[in-house]
Amino acid sequence: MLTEDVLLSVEGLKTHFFLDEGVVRSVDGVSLTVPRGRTVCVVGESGCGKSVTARSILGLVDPPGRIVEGNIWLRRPPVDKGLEVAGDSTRARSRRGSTKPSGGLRTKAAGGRSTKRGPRTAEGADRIDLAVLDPHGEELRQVRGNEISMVFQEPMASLSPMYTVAQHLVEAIMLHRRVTRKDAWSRGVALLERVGIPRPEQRMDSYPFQLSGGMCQRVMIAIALACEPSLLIADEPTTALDVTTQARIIDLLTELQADTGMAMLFITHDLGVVAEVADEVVVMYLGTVVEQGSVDDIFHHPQHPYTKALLTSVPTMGSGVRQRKASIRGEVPHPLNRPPGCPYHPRCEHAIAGLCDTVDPPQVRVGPSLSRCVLHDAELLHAHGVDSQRVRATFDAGEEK
Ligand SMILES: Nc1ncnc2c1ncn2[C@@H]1O[C@H](COP(=O)(O)OP(=O)(O)OP(=O)(O)O)[C@@H](O)[C@H]1O
Repeated sequence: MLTEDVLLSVEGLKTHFFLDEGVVRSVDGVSLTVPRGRTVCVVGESGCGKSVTARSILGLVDPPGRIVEGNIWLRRPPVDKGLEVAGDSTRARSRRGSTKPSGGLRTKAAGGRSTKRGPRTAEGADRIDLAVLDPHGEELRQVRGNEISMVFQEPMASLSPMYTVAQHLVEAIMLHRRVTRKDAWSRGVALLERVGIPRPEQRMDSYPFQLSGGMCQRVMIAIALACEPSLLIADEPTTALDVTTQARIIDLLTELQADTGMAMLFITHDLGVVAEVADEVVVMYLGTVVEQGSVDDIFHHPQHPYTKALLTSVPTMGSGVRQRKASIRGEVPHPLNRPPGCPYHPRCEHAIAGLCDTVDPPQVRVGPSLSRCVLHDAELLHAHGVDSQRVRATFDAGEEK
């Protein structure tokens, strides 16, 4: 469902890789929503499918991977950003809050050919299913960098060593806006200044190898912001940076988000970062979302045993030493060896034999959160002869079975 407040709605997304060894179900039925202007953090151990989910949204999954099922609904802005061009500053200025009906992106549809776009809503806004677009097609290319931008983990690897900062920035701006090279250059300088790069005019002529990792990530963020996206996807944007630089980049992103009103889908391992930036949290395990809720609910009232285990494994400051409290037993299995029933059951302290190893748990609402665990499904527990109140009380008390 795509309500007015929801910018992006991923519904039952499945992205699989077809290898000789078998089918890797990296993303296997992911549903999540990103409200307008909010930050949604996606967390989970390595290999849970966070990056493949993000890349699926932008059509960046390369063969032998592909989306095999599901929808990725993106709400379009009311005024066509694709037509916001140099020399048409009235349109550019009227983008935020304009009530003009959309002319639609410059798409196949605009050229009178068939369209895969979703229905127009009563408000004049539009929605589009990114899952059905050709990953190499013009329509998705327009969405990328224009309505949704992405910042990756390795800033150095994301920038071409052959091009200067100016070449990267000017190209990104001119790809989506019909502006002169001179105007694109000026806008590039302003963006560098905005992301905190000192002496931005001189930096325009630098090559990536002449910049620190933190500077490169700032340049990547400037490129991502070039066309004022309504959604920024940040895939572990600070993992490759030192701790001090990490904190500065996080501060920059939160500041930019507050200024621009864009939404963020923020992928991270670091629950400290989640606590700092998230409005909502999506917890993933082996290609599925096991819990989604507000940051307060996830931290203070986790409903899924995996979320609880993740939280108890957060490093803490103790006796002046950063200590890991406990680690989750075992490891995330490879998607090729997906356990039957609940994928988390072999590691779960609360798993119920004969139930969790056979039944794929449905998603249930627990208070304001959504959780995918049989512990919250009284009917299912009852049907398997399990005392739901007892198991729930054990879970709430944080005890092991
Ligand atoms: N090109 C590919 N071919 C085959 N399997 C892949 C490919 N890309 C990803 N996978 C598999 O899909 C699963 C999910 O990978 P993904 O990168 O999304 O995990 P992640 O949660 O982002 O992990 P990390 O935090 O380490 O980046 C992993 O088991 C991975 O091995």
